Amino acid sequence: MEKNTNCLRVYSEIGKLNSVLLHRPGKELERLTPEFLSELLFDDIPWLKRIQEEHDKFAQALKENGVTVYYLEDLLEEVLQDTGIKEFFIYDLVSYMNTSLEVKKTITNFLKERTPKEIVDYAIAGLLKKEVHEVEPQSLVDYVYKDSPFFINPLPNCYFMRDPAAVIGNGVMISSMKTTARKREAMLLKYVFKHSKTLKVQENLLWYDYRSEYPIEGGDVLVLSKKVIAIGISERTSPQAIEEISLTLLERGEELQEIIALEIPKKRTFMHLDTVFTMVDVDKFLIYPGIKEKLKVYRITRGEKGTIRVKVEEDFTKVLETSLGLDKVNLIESGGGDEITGAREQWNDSTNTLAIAPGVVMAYNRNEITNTTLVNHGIKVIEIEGSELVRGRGGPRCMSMPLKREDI
Ligand SMILES: NC(=O)NCCC[C@H](N)C(=O)O
Repeated sequence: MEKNTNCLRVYSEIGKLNSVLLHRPGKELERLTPEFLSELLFDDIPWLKRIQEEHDKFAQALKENGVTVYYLEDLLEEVLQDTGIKEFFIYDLVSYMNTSLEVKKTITNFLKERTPKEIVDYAIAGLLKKEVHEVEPQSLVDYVYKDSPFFINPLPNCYFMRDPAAVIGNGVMISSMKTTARKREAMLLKYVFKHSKTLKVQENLLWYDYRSEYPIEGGDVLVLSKKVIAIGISERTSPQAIEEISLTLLERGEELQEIIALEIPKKRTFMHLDTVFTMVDVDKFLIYPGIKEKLKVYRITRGEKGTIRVKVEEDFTKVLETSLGLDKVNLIESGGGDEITGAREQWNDSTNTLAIAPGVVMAYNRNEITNTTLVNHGIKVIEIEGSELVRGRGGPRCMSMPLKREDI
């Protein structure tokens, strides 16, 4: 791709990980109630104290392995020190509220008086109505949403940092999130990649915009090599978005040759490609066996004069081998190939490993059979606790956004 003018560099799924972006789960999780669980994409309510401990240990394990960890909340706070940017940010934040303009103005004034740190808290954990002095309903919208406890909704999925943006090469895709529950997350990432001193990216290296009509989420994007990217067509990512970003990437990226689009069943269990398929070594992939027969494969390459060409492919393994220039790839089955164990462990994110170097991955310790299978295939597995983390349905890959990896 274009010359590297920033600190982003991700040309593979497995190159030694240098830096990563995380969000430490916070108060937003204490705002989950049974009534809104499914709308907020959770299956259970995590215990905040324990989920934070588990997350801190995850971050610690990354640091012990030489990875620099950045936190979204710190970068955003730094960005909002600039009063001009703070004003734009408040405007964008308030635009997501389901209220009349009058109430939005009241909340805007309330936020203007707050410190950058307080605003970041409201942007992620939400703003309860009772935190602001009484605001009378002004319009039909206010009456209809009167029973909601929030002026600004919480973002409990924010610790799944993989999804609202994805570094591809030396640029970044800001995701257009499929669900209302997660849309605002991408807006936060846009501020970080546009304005933070640490991660600022040139405008022409922003591969996608969060306001685009067609959804695409980071969990579906796998950078397999400099030449090949795989993108899932899933519950969250549309074929239209894949065509759009393929056009951009193939036009601006010199070395990129193709995008492999992998269609998976549109189900919550497999919400993103990385819940069923991850790369663990130069020629090894971990795959949920329940998906193999259901995969549809398309190969996207450059067409004539700024267009793309799409070809339907039959044999997934062959496509991987030819695209990656390998004689043979090894597809390791999660759950040790057993149907029931495979399905149970996949639900607990066994297949969602994070590679921190070729052949070295982080995984939840609870998925014992999958982890043993990986070890038997020569993979080093760094296990982390995930009893509370897993309740939001995501594993180590879902929780991390690689910013920089060493080239393979
Ligand atoms: N890449 C991923 O699969 N991320 C996990 C996202 C879980 C979150 N509760 C969601 O449904 O979006």
